[in-house]
Amino acid sequence: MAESAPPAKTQWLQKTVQELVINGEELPEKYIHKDGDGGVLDVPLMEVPVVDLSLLTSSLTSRRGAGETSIRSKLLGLLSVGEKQKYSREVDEIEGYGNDMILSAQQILDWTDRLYLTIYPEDQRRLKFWPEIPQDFRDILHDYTFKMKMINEVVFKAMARSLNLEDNCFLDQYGKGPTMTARFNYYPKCPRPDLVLGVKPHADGSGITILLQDKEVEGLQFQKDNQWNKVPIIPEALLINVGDQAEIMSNGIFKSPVHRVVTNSERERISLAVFCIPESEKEIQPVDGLVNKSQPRLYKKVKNYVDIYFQSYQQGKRPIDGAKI
Ligand SMILES: O=C(O)CCC(=O)C(=O)O
Ligand SMILES: [Fe+2]
Repeated sequence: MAESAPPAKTQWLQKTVQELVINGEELPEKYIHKDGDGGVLDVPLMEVPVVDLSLLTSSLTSRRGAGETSIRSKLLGLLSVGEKQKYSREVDEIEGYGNDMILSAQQILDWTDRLYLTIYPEDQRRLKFWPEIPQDFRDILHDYTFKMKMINEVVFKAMARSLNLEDNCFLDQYGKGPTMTARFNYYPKCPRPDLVLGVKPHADGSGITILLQDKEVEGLQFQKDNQWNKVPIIPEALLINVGDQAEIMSNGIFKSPVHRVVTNSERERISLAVFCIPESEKEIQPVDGLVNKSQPRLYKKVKNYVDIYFQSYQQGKRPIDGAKI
């Protein structure tokens, strides 16, 4: 259908949201949710269980063990330096710095600029997109990568143990190790938070996502029983979000929740999401111990779920529905 064809390539080169704001431009139509489904900041606060990871592993001995303080300061530095054009993403590529990637002509754009990087395995890194300023950015991100890799392992082992399963039953499906991508999100102040979303409702296509939230500015909301609930700010905590692939491997016991980010007219917001993803060539499926007569298998075997994810997302579908039996 003509109207679902992607826009001509020249149209893909958009201004960043930051540029729109700095130029004082009028709010472009393509950011507006005309169905009235923009953001509401004042929603109930959700309860999030806080887990001390140092109790699950001896490798993290303090609450600051993941290095979130230094990565947060680098994140702020990254946004303030005028170097971003050096690592701009190419027109139809996902990696690099830029505005929301346009996948279809009808897409309502997210009010966010992002730096998207593959961080693991190391031989898949594309260093031309890795900023060298602020100084130490690369070293700190390298360190952070290995801490996130460890957290992925600790969390999946704990999830397995909580279900009386063998520790590695989920990790074995990851293949040799997780593929990890980092998304540095910058949400500039927005003149109409009631009409515009920082990120539209979605569930993550990862195994798990490890989120470092802004220390002061709320914005992330999860949907439960058709109601949006906001995530509290817990300084120094990382938020672990279950992605679609953990839902599949756990045969639906761990649910991949729908979430969104609302914008704010008073304050900008930053966050860092690290997506931990099983190797693309490995098939994932519900683990044996979670499929039996009383718990029938709910999901098919899937491979390269991230590709399936983007195709369905583009068609406005919930990607995990395609994996259901
Ligand atoms: O900015 C946030 O807090 C969350 C962003 C998010 O949901 C994502 O990048 O998938
Ligand atoms: Fe997300």
